[in-house]
Amino acid sequence: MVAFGHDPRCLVDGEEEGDARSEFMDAFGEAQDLVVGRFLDPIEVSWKIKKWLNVGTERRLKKAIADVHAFAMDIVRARRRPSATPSCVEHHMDDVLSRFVASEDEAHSDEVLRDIVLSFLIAGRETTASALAWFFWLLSSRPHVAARIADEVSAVRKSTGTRRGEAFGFDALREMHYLHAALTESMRLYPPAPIDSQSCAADDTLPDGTFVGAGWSVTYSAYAMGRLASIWGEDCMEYRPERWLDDGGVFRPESPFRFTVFHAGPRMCLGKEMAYVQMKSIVANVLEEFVVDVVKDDVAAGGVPEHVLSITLRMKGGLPVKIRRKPEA
Ligand code: HEM
Repeated sequence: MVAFGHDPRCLVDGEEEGDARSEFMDAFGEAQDLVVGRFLDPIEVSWKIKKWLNVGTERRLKKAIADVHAFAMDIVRARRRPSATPSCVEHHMDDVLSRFVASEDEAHSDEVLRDIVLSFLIAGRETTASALAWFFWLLSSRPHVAARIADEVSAVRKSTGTRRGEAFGFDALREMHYLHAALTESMRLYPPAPIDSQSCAADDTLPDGTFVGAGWSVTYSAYAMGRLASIWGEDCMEYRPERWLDDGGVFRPESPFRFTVFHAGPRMCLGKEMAYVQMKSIVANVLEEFVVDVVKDDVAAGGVPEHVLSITLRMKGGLPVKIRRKPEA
């Protein structure tokens, strides 16, 4: 909603035929999996041949991309309609897409706006969902962490004079240092974007002296880096939110070149702060009101859920949970 004033209805149970949500979600998921499949194919040229012949997985990918593009284009065209203009502010359309549409510095074609919509959808949709699934799974075998978060949330309620059930403001969320640390520690071990690749624009040399030529790909694994004893110490495999807190319990950030979950440098994640706001609001509101029980026995007992090798670190089949309301305090 904040990005382009449109609810993609990701949480709606879209079983009905022709449901815009389910068609988009299916196409989006399929496109993502098929693109990753290209990298996993042992015969590199095989997807290129299939693409040239327009058969098999490449034919399906083409259709999925067309569906995803159509969904994003509908959002753009709806915003271009005279009723949605001329002034976004007048219409209270203060989202990112409206700002691009209204931009007087630069006119953007529908295709450029479509790609802006898509980049926000791709970057922001599964990343936070993946982070929260792994986080709630980690919490399921660590009730003391869940209890400490709930205590922090109730202390922030007192200090901000707000009541249970009310939305948290930015200042209140900023005060939740332990929750910030708990989420960060979870993403260190289970980074939503586990592998990232960049293409080198011009010949360059990495800080350790490694030469990288123009057009070469450089890939790093945030997943592996998050588990390196040389960066995090001998307890690198332990989930320990305290490693992110100073003696006064204040969150202590790490260099993005060590904690690479949001990437580092000029192309770092643009939505990092927004992602924390979303995740902290969700966790704070859920743990304030509910107890979350993981229902799969092996997983609830601490067994690691199966990973799906994709662009984001997905959990196979998601994380089935049961929600119980806490008694009124
Ligand atoms: C926990 C959640 C998130 C994680 C772990 C994450 C991680 C990342 C990473 C690793 C990149 C670099 C990708 C690359 O260059 O190959 C990136 C880029 C980006 N992210 Fe996020 N992201 C998250 C949430 C979000 C959200 C909620 C938004 C906004 C709705 C967002 C918007 C973007 C954008 C626009 C870029 C491209 C930046 C650029 O290329 O200049 N992200 N993110």
